[in-house]
Amino acid sequence: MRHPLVMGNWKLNGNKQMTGDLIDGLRKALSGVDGCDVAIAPPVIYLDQAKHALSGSHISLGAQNVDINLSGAFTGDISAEMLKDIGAKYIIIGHSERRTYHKESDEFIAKKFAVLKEAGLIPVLCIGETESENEAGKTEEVCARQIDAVLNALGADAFKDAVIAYEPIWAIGTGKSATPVQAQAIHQFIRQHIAKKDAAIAEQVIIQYGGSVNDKNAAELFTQPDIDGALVGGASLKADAFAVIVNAAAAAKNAG
Ligand SMILES: O=C[C@H](O)COP(=O)(O)O
Repeated sequence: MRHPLVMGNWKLNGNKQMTGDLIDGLRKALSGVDGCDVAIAPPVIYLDQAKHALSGSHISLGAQNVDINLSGAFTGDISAEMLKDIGAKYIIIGHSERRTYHKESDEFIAKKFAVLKEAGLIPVLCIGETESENEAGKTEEVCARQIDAVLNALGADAFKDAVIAYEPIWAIGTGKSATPVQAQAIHQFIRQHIAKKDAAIAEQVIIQYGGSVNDKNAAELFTQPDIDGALVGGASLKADAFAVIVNAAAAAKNAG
């Protein structure tokens, strides 16, 4: 059975003080949780501080991006080996904000997936459609294309121990989450799409939902069989709300 993963993506938020306070709050709120993996991805400049603050807890460290190069003249970039060195485990790639603002292509994101696997890190591959693609009935086509970029470049095996986050772009930061039924349908489609290449790999891959997950709607989302936790933005900046989401994922897992 798959273990859910709830991961907080802090995006471009926080400072030194907030990093310390939020991790303190999370450690207290999450000390007894069992049945759900938990990670946070602070801005890269706070990773070292976060690593020390998380020491001895079961909360893993994540990061929000990686470069495709390992070293050299690439000003401003951070390599997979550097993230590993600092203690990060889960690395978000392909987030719609990077696809949009940094013009990252499916193929470029597949290269990031490859460098992370090579370094022994866990890619959290974000996929999802825009509102107009959704309205045009293209959700499955878009998700299949984004997954195929990795499948075609690296094969189904690359998804062993990897994470996919289905994040409909219209649901991100809008307060308008996909319904549990809507999300389940796409999660099932994603799993079946990978199963066409390798059923065992598809069965074990973690598929998180992301997009306006909060302390009110999380429990119902997690009742769905193909929703394995969440990638959380706004609500991950409040220890109490994030803890409610983690507890909901653990409860759903322990009930199932
Ligand atoms: O990575 C997280 C997602 O973009 C969701 O963000 P949100 O929970 O603020 O909607």
